[in-house]
Amino acid sequence: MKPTIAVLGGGSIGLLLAGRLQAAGQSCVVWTKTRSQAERIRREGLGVDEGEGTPSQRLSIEAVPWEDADTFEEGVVLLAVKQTSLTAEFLSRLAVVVPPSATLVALQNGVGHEALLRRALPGRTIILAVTTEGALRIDDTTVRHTGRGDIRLGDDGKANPESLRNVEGMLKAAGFSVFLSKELGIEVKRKLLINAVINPLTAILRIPNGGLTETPERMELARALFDETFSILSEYGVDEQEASWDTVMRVCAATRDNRSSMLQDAVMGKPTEIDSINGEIVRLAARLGRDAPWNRAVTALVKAIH
Ligand SMILES: NC(=O)C1=CN([C@@H]2O[C@H](COP(=O)(O)OP(=O)(O)OC[C@H]3O[C@@H](n4cnc5c(N)ncnc54)[C@H](OP(=O)(O)O)[C@@H]3O)[C@@H](O)[C@H]2O)C=CC1
Ligand SMILES: CC(C)(CO)C(=O)C(=O)O
Repeated sequence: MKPTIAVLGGGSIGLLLAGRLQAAGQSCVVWTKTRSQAERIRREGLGVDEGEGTPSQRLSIEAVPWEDADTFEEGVVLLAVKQTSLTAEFLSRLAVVVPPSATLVALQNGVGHEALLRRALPGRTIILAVTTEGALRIDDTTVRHTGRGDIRLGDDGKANPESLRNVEGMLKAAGFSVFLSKELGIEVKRKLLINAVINPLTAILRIPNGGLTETPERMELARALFDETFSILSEYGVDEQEASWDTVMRVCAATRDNRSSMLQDAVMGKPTEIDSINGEIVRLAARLGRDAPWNRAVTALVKAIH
């Protein structure tokens, strides 16, 4: 059966989505960065460890190196690469592979990707998504689902309703909690608040998400970074300070064993998404004529790691 869903990026979130969708009987292809990863997935299958320690039965799934991906007429492309991968070269190839008949779903954390994608892919159906699922790639063919969350899809009137319903249905069938949101701009900022606290601190301290709540000193750091970030984002529509803090704490608990995506990058010596997360808070503060010293400091510290 010809795949109707392509997952671009065989990393933590990409392998989780691909594994769940394929297990639910939907025909998927994973577009990987390297030829060797595609070969291993084709040869060994894909294992999704749902947290009990033993990967599920290995799923047979199609995988192709991104450089060999064909134009994906009428398919759904789930974009699961980091913000840092959205280079000019990558975006121009994306514009060839994703024709106007296809739908692109963007799952990036942080801010910046929407403008880049809309500029590079005019006339395409682009659905913005925000997810609080936690995932950790164990190796090229295995992923661990480290935290249950949800996936919010932007119902902003720009995406055609049929494509939106199709994406909602296929993700629900794969067992995800999916919500449509008419206020995705605010959801993006709420998620930005969560990532602006958890990601840099876990990357600097080299601890899993749950570790942030384990000592009063870490909690104090998290609260100071949260308060500053909230006070900036409240000028851009994010409200309910204490409920937002509770949400950050809930995400730490729900993804207790996860290494945040920023910690994963820091450990592997890869560029992180810090500029699209805390760097963005510094820019939003500057637009208000304000400073954001905590965010400036964690941005500098995370950049200094690599
Ligand atoms: N992990 C998590 O729990 C969560 C992540 N997110 C967000 O989801 C997005 C993806 O994160 P995550 O899955 O953790 O990141 P990963 O780094 O684990 O995965 C990204 C994947 O994209 C691949 N890739 C990079 N560049 C290219 C390219 N040019 N062509 C094809 N593939 C490419 C990478 O390959 P290689 O490894 O070979 O470089 C990697 O396999 C990020 O924006 C992140 O913030 C959101 C919620 C939770
Ligand atoms: C939800 C969370 C914090 C899960 O680790 C995440 O978004 C990330 O790691 O980037």
